[in-house]
Order: sequence, then C-alpha cells, then structure tokens
Amino acid sequence: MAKLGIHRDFLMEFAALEKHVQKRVFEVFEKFAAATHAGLHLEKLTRQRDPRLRTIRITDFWRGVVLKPEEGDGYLLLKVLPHDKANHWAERHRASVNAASQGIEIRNDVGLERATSELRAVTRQDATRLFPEATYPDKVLRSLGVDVEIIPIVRLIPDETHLEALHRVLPEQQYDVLLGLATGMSPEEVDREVVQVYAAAAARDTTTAAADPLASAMAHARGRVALVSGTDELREILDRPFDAWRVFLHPSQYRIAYQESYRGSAQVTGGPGTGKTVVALHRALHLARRLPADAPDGSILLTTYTRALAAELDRSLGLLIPDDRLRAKIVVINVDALAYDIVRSRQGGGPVKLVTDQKEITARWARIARRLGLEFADVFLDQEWRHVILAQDLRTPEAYLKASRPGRGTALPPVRRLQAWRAIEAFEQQLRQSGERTFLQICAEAANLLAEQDEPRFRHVIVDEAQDLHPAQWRFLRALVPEGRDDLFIAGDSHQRIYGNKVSLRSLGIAVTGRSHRLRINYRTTHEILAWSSALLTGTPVDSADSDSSLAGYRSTLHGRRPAYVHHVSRTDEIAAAVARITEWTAAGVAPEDIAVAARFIQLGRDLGNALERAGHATHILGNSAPGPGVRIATMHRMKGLEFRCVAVLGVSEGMLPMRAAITPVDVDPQQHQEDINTELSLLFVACTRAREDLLVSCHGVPSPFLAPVAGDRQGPTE
Ligand SMILES: Nc1ncnc2c1ncn2[C@@H]1O[C@H](COP(=O)(O)OP(=O)(O)OP(=O)(O)O)[C@@H](O)[C@H]1O
Repeated sequence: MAKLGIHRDFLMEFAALEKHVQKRVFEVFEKFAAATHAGLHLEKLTRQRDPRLRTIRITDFWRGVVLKPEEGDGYLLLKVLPHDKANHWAERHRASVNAASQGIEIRNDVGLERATSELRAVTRQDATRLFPEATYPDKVLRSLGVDVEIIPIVRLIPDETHLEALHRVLPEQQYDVLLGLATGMSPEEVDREVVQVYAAAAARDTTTAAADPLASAMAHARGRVALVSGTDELREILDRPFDAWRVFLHPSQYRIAYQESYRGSAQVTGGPGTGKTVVALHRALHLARRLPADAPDGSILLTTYTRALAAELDRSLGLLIPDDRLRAKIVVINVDALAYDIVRSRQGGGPVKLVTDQKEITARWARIARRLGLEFADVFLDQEWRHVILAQDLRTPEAYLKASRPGRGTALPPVRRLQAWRAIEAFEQQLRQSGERTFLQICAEAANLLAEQDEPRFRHVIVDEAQDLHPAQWRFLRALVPEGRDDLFIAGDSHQRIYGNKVSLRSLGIAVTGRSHRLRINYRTTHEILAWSSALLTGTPVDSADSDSSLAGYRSTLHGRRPAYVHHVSRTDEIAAAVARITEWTAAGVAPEDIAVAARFIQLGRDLGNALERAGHATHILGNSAPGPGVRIATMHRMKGLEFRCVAVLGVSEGMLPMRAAITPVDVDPQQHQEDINTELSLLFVACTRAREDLLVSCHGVPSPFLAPVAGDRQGPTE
C-alpha cells in the first residue's frame, strides 16, 4: 500500500475550505490511501526548483501540492491552494533532509534568496550581527543542522526582529535552532533542547530504512507530518481539521507526552497556550495504551481544579481517543468532586453537607473571634486555617506551635498561636456539630480514608492546571496512586495561579527533579497579544518587550492586531463601546460562540449582556451547565483554560481590579497582601491570554494600576 503523509499546513488549509471542496479533497486523496494511485494524474511544472513536487487537480479552482520522493511509494500532501497559487508555491519550494535530525524540511528557496538580498541592502557592512562567525563558527552551526545554503543568510541577520521576520522562509527546525542561540542558549543546550528533540521524535517513526533519504525522512517529521495508515485514518484526520493538536505534536510536546516511562512523577510547565493541556491529554492516551491487558476500566485518572475544566478535558479526550474501550480506561473528574464521591460513599452514599460560601465562612470566623474575645481579623484566622493548619494537616496545638508558617507575613509568638488555635478549634467544632465540611476538609478526609484502606485507586494520575491546587488536594492526589514509575504527571503554569495556593510539591512527597519540562511555543495567542499580556505581568512597558519575541523564553508563531486598550469616562460608555466592538467582530464573520467577554464581577458582564441582547446579539453566561448559543460572558475565573477567537476584558478599573474585597489589608499580613495582588494580576493575565486573534481591554473611571505598563497604548480621554 502507498504510504501517505499529511503535512500540518495541508490540514490548516483544508480546514478553511468549503464543505464541498473538502469532500473533493477527500475523494482525491482517498485514492492514495487506498493504494489505487495508479490512475492519479500528478502534474509536473516547467520551472520548478524541486522535480519531486507535483500538483494534482481537485476542482477547476483548487489544486493540491504533493511531494513524491523518487524512491518508494510514499506521497506527502503539502498544500491545497487555488490553482495559480498552488503552481506558484510548488515552483518556489524545495524539500530537503535536515543533516542533524534526518527530518524532512520544506524550504522556500525564492523567499530565502529575496530575504538575503534585502538583508544585504538594509544592513551596513559594519553593523552588529546576531550570529558572528567568531562566536558561531560554520562547524558549530552545521552540527546543529543549519546547512551551507542557510549559513550565508544567517551571517547577515542583525537582530532578533529580523530573525523573526525570516520565520516564514527558513526551514522550521533551523529557525528553532537559531532562535535558541539568539535567546542565549549555548550550542550544547540547543543541541539537547532542539536538535535531539527533533531527532528523537523522528526516530520513533522509522518503519523502513530507504536508500532515498527523502523517502525515509518523510516519516521523520513528527509535528509537521502525520503518516496515515489507510482511508479510515485519513477520514478521521480530515473530519476534524481544526483539532490539529490530535495529530501534530511539536517535537518538544511529543517528547514529554510520549516518553516511554518516567521513573517517578513528571511535570510539564510553560506559558499560556503552549499546549500543556494537549500534552496531558496525549500522556493519558500513551499511558492507556501501555496498560496491561487485564487493567480494569478507570485505571487512569485525568483531573483538574474545577468542574468546568474537567468537562472540557472530557470532551477533548473523546476527540483524541475515539476507541471507546481505550477511552474507558481513563476517568475524568475534578479533584474536589472525586474526593466528595469517596467521602460520600464512605458515609453510605448520603449527601455530605458542604459550606462553600466564602462570605459565610469569614463571618463565622468573625463571630468566633468576638465570642472568645480574641484580637484577630476574620480574614487572618481564615487564612491561617487554610494556609497553615489545613496545608500542613496540623491536628494538635503542639504541632501548630512547632510548625513553620511559610508564606505568612506576620510573626505569631507562642501565646498568640495558642489563641489562634482556640479560634480554630472552635471553628472546626462548629462545623462538626452541624455536620458540615469545606471542600478542603473533604480532600483531607478522603486522603486519610485512602491511607487507612492502603489501596490506591489508580495506576496513573494526570493533573492539569496544577498551579491552583491546595496542599490538602495534593495529599489526596498523592494517596490515589502508589508511588513509583509514572505515578503523577503534572501540567501547570505558576503565572496563571488564580486561587492563591502556593505549594512545595517536594514537601508533599512529590519529586519531579530531573523530570520537569518546559514548553515555549505558544499555539493559541498572537505574538502581539502575548507580548502585551506579558508586559502586564512583568511590568515592562510593551514597546521594550515587543521587539523581543522570546518574552522570557516564550514565543508565538502567530501574528495579528495589537490589543486595544480603551479608557472611558463612564461605565455606560464602556459598555456601548464593547457592544460596538463585538458587533464589528461578528460582522467580520466571527461566530458569536468564538467571542468572549470577561469581567471581574459578573454583574458588569450581565449588564453588557443585556446591552448586547438589545443590539440583537445572543449571549450566554458561562456557568456549570452546557453552554447555549451566543457570545460567551464569564467571570475572569471562569475563563481559565478556555480560548476564543476574540476576547473583551471589561472593567479593568481601580477598585475593581484588584478587587478590594479580595485583598488582605496590609496591616493584617503584608506578605498575604502582596500575594493577593499578584493573584489578581494573574487573573487579568489569564483573561487576556484566552484571546486567539483579537483582544480588547477597557476600563472606566480611573484605570487599574495593573494597566500602568501599557499606559502608552491607552486610547480615549485622559484624566
Ligand atoms: N501541536 C499542536 N498543534 C496544533 N495546535 C496545538 C498544538 N498544541 C497546542 N495547540 C493548540 O493551542 C491551544 C492551547 O493549547 P493548550 O490549551 O493545551 O495550552 P495550555 O498550555 O494548556 O494553555 P493555558 O495554560 O493557557 O490554559 C489549543 O487551541 C490547542 O489545541
């Protein structure tokens, strides 16, 4: 049977085609997959650089570009474009094999020639160079797979901005190598982090050794080429072209997800949109495939912080694993819900009474402090309970007296500790008497139950959005799986911590040293949105951050409009302007479900929703139920883990963000005060980085201090 490969670009272009054209594409390429390619008419072009590139008719208007290596019966589907563009593309490009990784590379020869002469014209002889020969001799570059044709252009590049401009024409792996060097990695690091990663991902796919390097290299390009085993698989891939993440993992993602086995717990970190969730899903698939034949259903747990995120993981897992039998090996449920189920079944299945209202909890602390005549602020006691007592599972006053209190900003001498302990005892006793528990107590209780039973529930546990979990939740997770190979796989990003839980995994018996990997390529957000949002976090004005595509090591391959930051005099003006912008988005063809509005308080979202409805837009407030049609409206917290083509973040005004009530007064605990501010800032960062293509951030009255780093961008009246 013919070997058929699909290039990632092909799938992207296919996704944008009308349905009837997609159908034709499938019919044409089905013949390759079914090995009936004999009758296919592959056309050669007259002026092409690479005779192995052919085009094929799809309709009168559309043509495909196919790479046909000279040897073997492999075909690689590279592009699907309008007739003239397809020919033009095929004339300008060439396939080659990377000397260092043996992976296939598609290069734009004409683009490279043009870029070389442009660079010669704009850069003076004596200008500084990013890759001077004295620092990076040819030999070093060649050993990293930068080939002799590319080296002359590399020598001309003056700075990172120009390097980034070459992204479209340079072969991808060579670009990644150069970017690594430009961002300060040593050649040895680049070899380890880039070249070996590409090479390792490629090596696994080697099925046959062919004499023609290109024929075997076709199988050596994971992340860009997917090999198809037959018509069914072709259909399976083409049926969901938007979900390219199922098929094309970047080598750096693949290496983490499909590492055969880790000696213990492993971790994947990375900025927003780098594919941590994608990697966690693929890890689940990998571990499910590796289970022994007699492993029962539900042997693997895939879990996360909230119920809504778990529902999203469940949906994605269904897309990744169509095989029901394999899918059944994995349970998807959020941490609290699983702990609740365990405690509940221990109680004989009856409901467990929960206290979840934070206001009510704080009021109880206040009453207790008053009753006992203790001079503690209600929030102080609540935080002491959560961040010290529950975090360290302290059960006696003696243990509390001895405990260190990391993260707490006020000293508590023994007398004061004993006073605090009295309040804590009274609080817990009150809960016991009314038969109530908080979710953290449920997790602690579930962990204890599991320890008593000494019977771990799962073989493997995979945790997404891990940065938000509390130590009590970690202890529960630890107890769910026996310590050993591939026990816990943890995905998270500390910059997106929005629930104020800071954890030392090691102190909880979870060691990931030597098994922690960082992802750096953002697949979701444009460079402009990422740069702008990162400026908020780092406090570096956006213009100085902008020229640096690495942004503390992260980069985005996508480009688009710079985010709009608009300041309004009144709330009414702000709402009217947001309605106008959302109307523009829908008029430009963005589906309402691909637009989201985020606000710190849902009331502002509701008011905007009403204004949108009056303007004729359907809206839907995101909650726990399955979403209906319309523009999505949500709190910033609810935006976590989601993504949309266009996002409007509203009400970024002083007093609203940071939200006053969420900030511990500085005199109660200065350290907690700062932590709370950081958490609110992360919340804004999370909301902004949900946008794939366009971002609007607005405020009314006095802007939030968080917007200071982007003040130069502000549109609208100044105070
Ligand atoms: N290899 C890939 N190919 C195509 N798309 C990808 C790939 N990896 C990730 N994506 C896409 O990028 C987007 C972000 O991925 P994902 O949600 O896994 O990132 P994340 O790191 O978990 O993000 P966040 O931390 O912001 O929630 C998704 O749309 C995902 O489908």
